[in-house]
Amino acid sequence: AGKFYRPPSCYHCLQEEVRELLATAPAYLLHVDSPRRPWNSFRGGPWSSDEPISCLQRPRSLGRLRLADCTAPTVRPELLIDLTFLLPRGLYSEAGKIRLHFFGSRSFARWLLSPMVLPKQEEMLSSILEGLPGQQALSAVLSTIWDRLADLSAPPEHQRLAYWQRPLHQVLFASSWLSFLDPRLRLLLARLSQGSETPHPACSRCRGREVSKHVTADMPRRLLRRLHVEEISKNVYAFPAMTADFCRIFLEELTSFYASGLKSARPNSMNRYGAVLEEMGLALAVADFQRQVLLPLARAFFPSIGDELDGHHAFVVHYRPEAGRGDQDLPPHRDDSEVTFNMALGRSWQGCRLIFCGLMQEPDAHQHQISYDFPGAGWAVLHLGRQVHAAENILRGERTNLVIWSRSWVWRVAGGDGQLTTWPHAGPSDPRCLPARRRSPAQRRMATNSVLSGTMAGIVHRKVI
Ligand SMILES: O=C(O)CCC(=O)C(=O)O
Ligand SMILES: [Fe+2]
Repeated sequence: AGKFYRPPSCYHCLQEEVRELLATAPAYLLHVDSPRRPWNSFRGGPWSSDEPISCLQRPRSLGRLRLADCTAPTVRPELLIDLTFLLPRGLYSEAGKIRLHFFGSRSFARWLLSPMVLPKQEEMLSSILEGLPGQQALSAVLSTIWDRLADLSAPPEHQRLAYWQRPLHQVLFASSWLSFLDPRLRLLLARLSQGSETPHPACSRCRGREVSKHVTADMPRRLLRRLHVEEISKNVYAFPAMTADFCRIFLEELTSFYASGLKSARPNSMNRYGAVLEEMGLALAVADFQRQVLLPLARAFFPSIGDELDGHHAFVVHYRPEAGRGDQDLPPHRDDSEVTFNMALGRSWQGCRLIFCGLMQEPDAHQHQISYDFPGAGWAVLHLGRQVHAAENILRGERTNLVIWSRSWVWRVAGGDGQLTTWPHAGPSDPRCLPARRRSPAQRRMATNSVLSGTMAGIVHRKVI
């Protein structure tokens, strides 16, 4: 192995890189996953590996380093440093990442910032990477970047971190949520990870795991039925996701968070009542959940757009009939996500079904497909962000849902939904799939924009992964 960082060119080389890195592991490099193939797996690459990075001053790992190889001719070797959990508020970007590209085998020639970085953030992010020497061992590059980041990081007493110190249920913060998976979803995930061993086309020495291309193609419908996974409408999947225990302690945690007096921004530009999980200190737990649970599901249900989910915005929403205590309903909209996970946490309610219409770019965007009543707490739907949806009026009780918007850097860099063919809308529009008349002019405008324009105009890009 050479002295300088060379982009790994096959699975074995990647393993070698990881071994080398571990041999001189900096303190913030806690753990290295086995290399995996994150996307475009049918082309035989690229392989990659995620390394959680931890800062000693903080209780948990704060970043993620991704190494990817360059076996696919169109893919550049790259080192992706995910700064999502590290940067001070206001500094982190839409993608929350700095992307470093390596050209040639020995030189660290130049870096590129994510195109989703806002200009003022770009300036600050640039200062982190400025003047890094062209040729350095990977560990040296990392440590320089790390020092600069530490200087820029918000002090630990920052509110965003404050709730970490005294959560009610440490288990929600300190470990992965995997132990709370509904057994049926656990089975589905196990089945999805089985795959078949296929030779790696680039080096043909190592063998990789072929991930299911599409769940319905690769899996007997009988099995899905047995696991209670149902495609309730085209591209909308409903299934039992988490245990009643999870929902219970999550609601308790929310109550405790609200009682703490710490403030959270509103969940999104449409829901007014709820909390943003990152502001409770749950961003890492969400990131783990995304990687371990949502990503395999998205790859199976939504190949291509769901192949590489790496950003998230997670929040809870509350619906109650009484004005001032929750939202009463939600106008039709698309989400600022590639894939949305939406799970009922409780408690008990009547009304407030989810209305699903068509996909933004498709002729039936404004036609009603299905109204879905969550069978109970722990049940979830997984749908594309561009699936137009709404929530009916709540009649009684309270519905609190956990929503995770997953975003894909690669998808957006490649043009996002703009890559898709947009069909003219056809047929009569269903009023449930158009902005409601009784909304205030501002809300109506917002819903109109988000539903009709096919852009994310109605969604404020306030929140970033
Ligand atoms: O559970 C709901 O009512 C839907 C929430 C939703 O669509 C959203 O927050 O984007
Ligand atoms: Fe939504």
